[in-house]
Amino acid sequence: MLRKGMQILNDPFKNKGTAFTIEERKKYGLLGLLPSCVRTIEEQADEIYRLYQAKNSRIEQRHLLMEVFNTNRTLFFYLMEKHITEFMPVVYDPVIAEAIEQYNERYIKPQDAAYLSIEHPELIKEELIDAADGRDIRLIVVTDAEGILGIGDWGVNGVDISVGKLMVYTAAAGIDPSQVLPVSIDAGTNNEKLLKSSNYLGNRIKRVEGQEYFDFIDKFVDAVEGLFPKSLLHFEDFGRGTAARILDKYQDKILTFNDDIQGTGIIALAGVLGAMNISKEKITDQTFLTFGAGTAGMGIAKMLYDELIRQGLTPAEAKKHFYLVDKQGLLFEDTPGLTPKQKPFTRQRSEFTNADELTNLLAVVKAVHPTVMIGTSTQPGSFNEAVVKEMAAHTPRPVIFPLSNPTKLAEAKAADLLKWTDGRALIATGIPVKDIEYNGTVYQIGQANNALIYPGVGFGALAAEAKVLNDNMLAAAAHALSGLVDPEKSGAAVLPPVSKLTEFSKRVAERVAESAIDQGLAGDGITDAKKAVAEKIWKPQY
Ligand SMILES: NC(=O)c1ccc[n+]([C@@H]2O[C@H](COP(=O)([O-])OP(=O)(O)OC[C@H]3O[C@@H](n4cnc5c(N)ncnc54)[C@H](O)[C@@H]3O)[C@@H](O)[C@H]2O)c1
Ligand SMILES: O=C(O)C[C@H](O)C(=O)O
Ligand SMILES: [Mn+2]
Repeated sequence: MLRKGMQILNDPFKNKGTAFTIEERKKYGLLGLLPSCVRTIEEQADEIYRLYQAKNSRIEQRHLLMEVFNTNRTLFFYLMEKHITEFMPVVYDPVIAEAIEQYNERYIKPQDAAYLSIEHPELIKEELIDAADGRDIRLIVVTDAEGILGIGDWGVNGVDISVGKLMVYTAAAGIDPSQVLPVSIDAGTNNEKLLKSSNYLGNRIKRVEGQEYFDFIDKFVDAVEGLFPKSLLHFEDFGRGTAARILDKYQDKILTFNDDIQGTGIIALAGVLGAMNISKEKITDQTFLTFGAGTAGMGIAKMLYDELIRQGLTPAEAKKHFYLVDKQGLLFEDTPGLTPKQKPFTRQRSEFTNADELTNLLAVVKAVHPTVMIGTSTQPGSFNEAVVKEMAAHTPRPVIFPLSNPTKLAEAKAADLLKWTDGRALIATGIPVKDIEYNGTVYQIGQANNALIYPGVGFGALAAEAKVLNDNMLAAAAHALSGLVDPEKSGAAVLPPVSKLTEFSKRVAERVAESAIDQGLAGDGITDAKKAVAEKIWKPQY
C-alpha cells in the first residue's frame, strides 16, 4: 500500500503537485513530500509552457504534455484551455499518429485505460471494474485499432487514440476527466512490424475475425451496459468490415456513436453547408464525389444524402447526386467487392458511354463534373493538379475537402488547391492548416476533423441523458455550426476556427440536448437544454 500522501500524489484525478496548500499538505499527509514553495495553477502552467517551448520537436512536446496529463489532469486541461490551437495538433492529430507508431518503443505508463484481450472474454467485466477503480464512468472511447486514422492496424498501440479523443472531449466540451474511460480491445494485429517487434506489448497473434470477434464485442457492450448504464459508448478507428456492422446493431438500443462514420459525416456536412453560405449556392444543386468510399466516406455520403432529403428531395432524386470512387474506380451496381453501405449509392453503367474507362479519379471527374469532392482515401496527392483543374473548369466555387489523416496521407495541400483554382476553391482539411496568403487575400482554411464536432455531440447527449443518439440529433449538430463564420469576408473559412472550439462545442451540445428533449428521448425531468449542458461543464480549477 502506498503511503497516504503518495497515494494522492500518484492519483492524476486528485493531484495538484506544488499547488497543495500548507493546510492540504497537513490534511493529506503530504508534509515533507513536496518542496516548500506553494504555487498557483497559473504559475505551474507558466513553468510547463516554458518547458514546452524549449522542446525541439512536436513529439517531444507531446511527451511532456502527456507527462503532465499522467500526473495532474487539472493542470493539463488548464494548460490545454489556454493554448488550445497550439496544443490540439500536438496532443491529437497529426502528432498522435507518430505517438501511436512509437507507443511500444516509448511505453512508460498505461494512462488509466482499460486493456481487454480477445483471448479472455471471461475477464472483460473485471478488467473494466479494475480500470474504472470506482469512478462514475459516463463516457468510453473504445478502439480495436484496426484502422487508426489512415495509418492502418496498430494493435494495442492504438490505445493512444482512445486517450487522445477523450482529451479533446474534455478540452472542447468540458466532460469531467474523472468520468471517462479509454478502452483498448486487443484482438491481435495484422501489422507484421508489430508482430515481429521484440517490444510489442499486445497479443502477438493475427487479428481475430468473424464470429469470435463479434461475440467479444457483444460481451464488451453487455459489460459496459451493466457496469456503466448512464455512459455513452464511442467507437473509434475500427475496420471497414466491422465499424458499420457494430453501429447498425447497437445504435437503436444503447447510447452509442461511431465517430468515423457519424462524427466525420456531421463535420463534412457542416463544412459543405458553410461552403454554400459563401458561394450562395444550394446544397440540392451539388454533385458529390466521394473518393475513398470506406467507413468515413460512406458516413459522409449518408449525412449529405439525409440532408438532401430534409431539404425536399425524394430518395431517388437525392441518390442521383452521388458518385462513389474507390480502388475499383467509379462504383457501379455490378462492381465486385462492394460493401453493404456502398451498394445503395452505386451507378449504372448505362449512364455513361465510357463506363469501362471510369477506373481512375481523373476519368470520373471528367465524366461527372463534381461540384463537391471529398477525399477519405488515404491516398496522398490524389487530388492532383489535373484532377483539380478539370473539376474547377466546370464549377465557379469547387468545394474540395482532402480529409485523409495524418498530414502525410492528405489527398492535397490547401495551398496547392488555391493555386490550381485561382483562389476559387472552398477548402476544408482533416489536419490543421495555417492561414494562406494568395494573390493578396488571406485564406483561412477550415478543419473538417470530427474533433470539431464529436465533443459537443457526445456532451449534449450525456447532458440530456439521452437514451440513444439518432439522426435528428446528428443533423442538429451539423446545423449548429452555421452562422459562426462571416461568409462575406474574402478568404473566409467554411468552418469556424479551432480557437473557438470550446464556444461552439457548447452550442453543439445545447442543440443536441434540445433535439433529444424535443423527441422525448431525454432523461426524466430534463427539459431545459442550456441548463442541462451548463450544469455538467467541468472546469480545470483546483
Ligand atoms: N477528417 C476527419 O475527421 C476524418 C475522419 C475519419 C477518417 N478520416 C480519414 O479518412 C481516411 C479513411 O479512413 P476510413 O476510416 O474511412 O478508412 P477505410 O479503410 O474504412 O476507408 C478507406 C477507403 O479508401 C479506399 N481506397 C484505398 N485506396 C484507394 C485508392 N487508391 N483509390 C480510391 N480509394 C481507395 C479503401 O478501399 C477504403 O474503402 C483516413 O486517412 C482517415 O484518417 C478523416
Ligand atoms: O482522428 C482524427 O484526426 C480524425 C478521424 O477520426 C480519423 O480517423 O482520421
Ligand atoms: Mn478516427
